[in-house]
Amino acid sequence: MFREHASLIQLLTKQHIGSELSDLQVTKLCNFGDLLLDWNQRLNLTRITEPHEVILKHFIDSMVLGRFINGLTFADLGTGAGFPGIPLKILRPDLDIVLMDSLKKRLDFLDVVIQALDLKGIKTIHARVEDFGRDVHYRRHFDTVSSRAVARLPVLLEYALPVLKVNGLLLAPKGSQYEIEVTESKRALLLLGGSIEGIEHFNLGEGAEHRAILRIRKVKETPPEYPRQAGTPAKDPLS
Ligand SMILES: C[S@@+](CC[C@H](N)C(=O)[O-])C[C@H]1O[C@@H](n2cnc3c(N)ncnc32)[C@H](O)[C@@H]1O
Repeated sequence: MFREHASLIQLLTKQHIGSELSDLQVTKLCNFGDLLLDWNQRLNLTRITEPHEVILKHFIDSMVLGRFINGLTFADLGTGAGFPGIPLKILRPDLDIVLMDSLKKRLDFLDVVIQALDLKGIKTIHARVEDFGRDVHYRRHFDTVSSRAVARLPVLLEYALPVLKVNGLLLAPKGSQYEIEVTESKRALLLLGGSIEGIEHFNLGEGAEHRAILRIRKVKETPPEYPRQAGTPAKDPLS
């Protein structure tokens, strides 16, 4: 089904990402789109089901993060149906990606996608992000972390900063209300060792949400007491 939209994928990628995809990359995005809509009939993966919208609001909206990525190790926290992690892996096959989520069924879908698309250097981890941040294998491990539509910024900082290396980057895609979240995050930034380095704005048009991508640098080590135990960051944000 997505194959008929291959030229639209090329066009929008060129327009918004500024790069030309190979035929193989376009084929992988098409296969991902087909699998997403097929599995969506059985699992609750996405409310967006019109291919044109999937391309813009999922694929392009994920790939716009590509140009800000630091280094090669990348984690997508609360990946859901693979956004932004899968489109980024297709755009940047050189990245070493971890997709993590607490919902096993979504990860089962992603394992099928990884195999069907023959993606290498990408794996799924089933965990709560708070536990992930305390795991010695992942704490201070990543060059870049992102997380879309998972938590408000003060909570997201507590999820993401512990797993970043010092000098690593959190890319937080937010909507037009991002300033309120930034104001709420002053204390969390200070406590957890983050600093807002810049904000990139995107307008994908055609009803897609205004995007403000916050670039947050980890400027010092996160104290060992963070993240707090599972559930606490969301219940009692550091704001
Ligand atoms: C609204 S979905 C967004 C999915 C995807 N990032 C996207 O933009 O389409 C939020 C996802 O975050 C996951 N999630 C929320 N809190 C989490 C936590 N504490 N640990 C791990 N995953 C979490 C949920 O299971 C869900 O798949």
